[in-house]
Amino acid sequence: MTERQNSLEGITDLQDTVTPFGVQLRAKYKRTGAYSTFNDRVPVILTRVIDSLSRDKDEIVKKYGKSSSEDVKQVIGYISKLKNEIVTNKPLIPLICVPDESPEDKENIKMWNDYLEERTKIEGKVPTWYNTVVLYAECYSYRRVIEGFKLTKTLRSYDPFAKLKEDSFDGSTASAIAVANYTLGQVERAQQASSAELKHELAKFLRLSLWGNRCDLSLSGGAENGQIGNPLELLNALEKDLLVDDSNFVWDVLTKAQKKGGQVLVDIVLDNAGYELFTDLRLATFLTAHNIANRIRIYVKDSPWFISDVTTNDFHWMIERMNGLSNPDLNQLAKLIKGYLESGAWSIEEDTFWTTPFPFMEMSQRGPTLYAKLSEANLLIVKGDLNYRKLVGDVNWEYSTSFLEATEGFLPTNFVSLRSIKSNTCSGLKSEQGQYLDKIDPSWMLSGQYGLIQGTIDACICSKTSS
Ligand SMILES: O=P(O)(O)OC[C@H]1O[C@](O)(CO)[C@@H](O)[C@@H]1O
Ligand SMILES: [Mn+2]
Repeated sequence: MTERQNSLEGITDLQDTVTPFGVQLRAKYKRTGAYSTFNDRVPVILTRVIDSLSRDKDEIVKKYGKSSSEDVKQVIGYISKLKNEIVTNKPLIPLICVPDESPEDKENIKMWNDYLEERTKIEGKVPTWYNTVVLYAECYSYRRVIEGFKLTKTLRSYDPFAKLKEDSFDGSTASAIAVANYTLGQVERAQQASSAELKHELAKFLRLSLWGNRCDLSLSGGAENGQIGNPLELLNALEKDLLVDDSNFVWDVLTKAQKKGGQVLVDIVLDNAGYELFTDLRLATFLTAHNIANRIRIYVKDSPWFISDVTTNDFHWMIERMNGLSNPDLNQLAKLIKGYLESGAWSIEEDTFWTTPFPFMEMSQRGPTLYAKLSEANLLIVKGDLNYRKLVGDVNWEYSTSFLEATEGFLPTNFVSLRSIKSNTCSGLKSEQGQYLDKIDPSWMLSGQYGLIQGTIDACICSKTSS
């Protein structure tokens, strides 16, 4: 037994079980991904951040000035302490508010500290890493990393994951080129494509975007996890792993909205930078080039999050990278995307809600402005595993619970989740499908092998028209 496990025994009520059905995931259930989150993944990630800061120190000093040298030391100390708090299952602590904090940061700190109090009341004691709900504790761990940098003078907006995200895109350029070429071919044919062809192509672009979600870096603990091979050629082989396919629903929602006239507005909540972002922008390009959507709002994170999530900087970095590489297809796609942004057909949107620990069913209360904004859209596309966890409240639902029931009233508009399954929550499966997978592959919910294109198919939201 390692020293770390020793230090955990006795101070948590670790249970050698899976999460019971109907209950929110917690790291104290040892036979779950939530347990590995704090037992392996997050400590490894924090060590990587420390290592990269030591390694890049000279570079950082060059860019941020002499005094950043002390700041690097300070952050390393802060993150080592954070790691220690996790591996010894200490109580979560309030965030620190320094006197010259900006009003937005003050408000954000207050939100996190109020929530700590709220959870203390709910749980009857101060939450600890393993004992509280893992959705909160895991989001809080990334918020603490942000705090480590915010407490410095020179590195307040430093992104410790930027290089990993950039390397992940660079490692996937061959795959990106293959699909860029295909996407541009589709764009050129925009005038000739029949409705049946478009429907078929939409299903393909949804799949590419879904499987792009396999490339996140937080599941791999920051180890490189880019796309290799030609993704188009892999699609058929992946079909057996697609457990729910509501592509037709997506088509129906969009074409009904189109028929109503007016502007068709699509909102996309992004997940990871690198290859996944590339797949999402291709989906968006397809929708715009074929006039299926007139406006697309693309939501990014306002801070570094779960290692690989897209920030505004990552978004621009990738477009510039595509522009700078010596491949005419990537260059042309980058130009197209820039044009969409310049014309206002696309916009990049930030909202603090996406970097809070709250399940989406609480959005109408805790982020009413964002909820109202999303309800303007004809379709909302929600990417990734963490967003799925938030959609279904991070509860271990009985697998056959309908997706709509699991989302517990979050319904700003019609939405679809594109998610490769990496955590112990899943809803809307056919009867016995989940039980069968449990039998043949006990880690099916953690591997990212299986995917969902899952929509609010049973909800009756009339097509909206926005102007
Ligand atoms: O980038 P994604 O798809 O949201 O995945 C994030 C990963 O982090 C986790 O929270 C695990 O720590 C899982 O939800 C998932 O494996
Ligand atoms: Mn992510």
